[in-house]
Amino acid sequence: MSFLAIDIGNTRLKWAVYPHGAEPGSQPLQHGAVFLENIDRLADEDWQGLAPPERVLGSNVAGDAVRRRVEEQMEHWDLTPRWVVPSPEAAGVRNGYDHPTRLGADRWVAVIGARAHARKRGFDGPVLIVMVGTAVTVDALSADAQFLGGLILPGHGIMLRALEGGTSGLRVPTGEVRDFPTNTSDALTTGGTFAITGAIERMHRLLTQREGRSPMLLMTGGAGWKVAPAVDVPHELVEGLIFDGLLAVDAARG
Ligand SMILES: Nc1ncnc2c1ncn2[C@@H]1O[C@H](COP(=O)(O)OP(=O)(O)O)[C@@H](O)[C@H]1O
Ligand SMILES: CC(C)(COP(=O)(O)O)[C@@H](O)C(=O)NCCC(=O)O
Ligand SMILES: [K+]
Repeated sequence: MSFLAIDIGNTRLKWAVYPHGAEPGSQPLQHGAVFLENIDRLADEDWQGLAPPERVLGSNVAGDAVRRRVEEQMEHWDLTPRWVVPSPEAAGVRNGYDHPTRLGADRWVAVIGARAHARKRGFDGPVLIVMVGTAVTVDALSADAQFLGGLILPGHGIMLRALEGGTSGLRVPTGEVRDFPTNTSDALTTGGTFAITGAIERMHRLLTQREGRSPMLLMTGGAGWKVAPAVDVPHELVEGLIFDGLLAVDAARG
């Protein structure tokens, strides 16, 4: 008896299997990640030796066509996968988005996972949730469990491709993050990193002002580890934040 959690982003599908009744923060029994171009081989490769899960809950921001392709890979299991649709309220968190269903499912699930993570640590203040994937999102959760809103900015790859495509002199190798970059490679790498960390620090300040207390800052996503060293407020990298959120949503639904 197991639970399969799936997180489909715009670059990769991440999955994790948990024992029945696992709580947010638990270690998965098995986990993996595949680029979207390889999802049609999940049944034959990554999931080939997997015991059929009892239930599947996913978050998907890559569109309906991708979701259907993933569902095809589960057809040999006797179950109906479920997908999170952001709602006005779930697992004790209220959704402050103007149109709750238009919020990215990954953002909603990560906010829910972040609250579970903070509570487990005995922290009852606000939380700032940063996901560094294809895009970057910086989302604010109040101490009283209201998702206040958050921002979306391009990830490093998209920023670089936009600059390469829109100019003639910016096609250079990856550089280093430097305080005062003195070559094009370092200028681009530092620009991308500071755009992200600057947005994080600004939201951190805004949330601190609003809540009268410093938030817990949680970072996740495939490129979170690259950005985290440049963030100059206390933070924690939580690799499985979306999986924790999926476990919390599943538990709340019963
Ligand atoms: N081993 C890796 N494989 C793929 N992407 C990686 C890897 N390490 C870091 N990254 C970075 O992470 C980003 C993808 O992160 P991910 O969380 O999978 O995104 P998404 O949720 O949007 O699919 C890529 O843009 C890339 O910059
Ligand atoms: C912002 C996102 C593109 C992030 O996607 P990702 O980087 O995880 O692939 C995704 O959460 C999304 O499509 N959101 C819908 C729009 C919104 O949240 O307002
Ligand atoms: K993501």
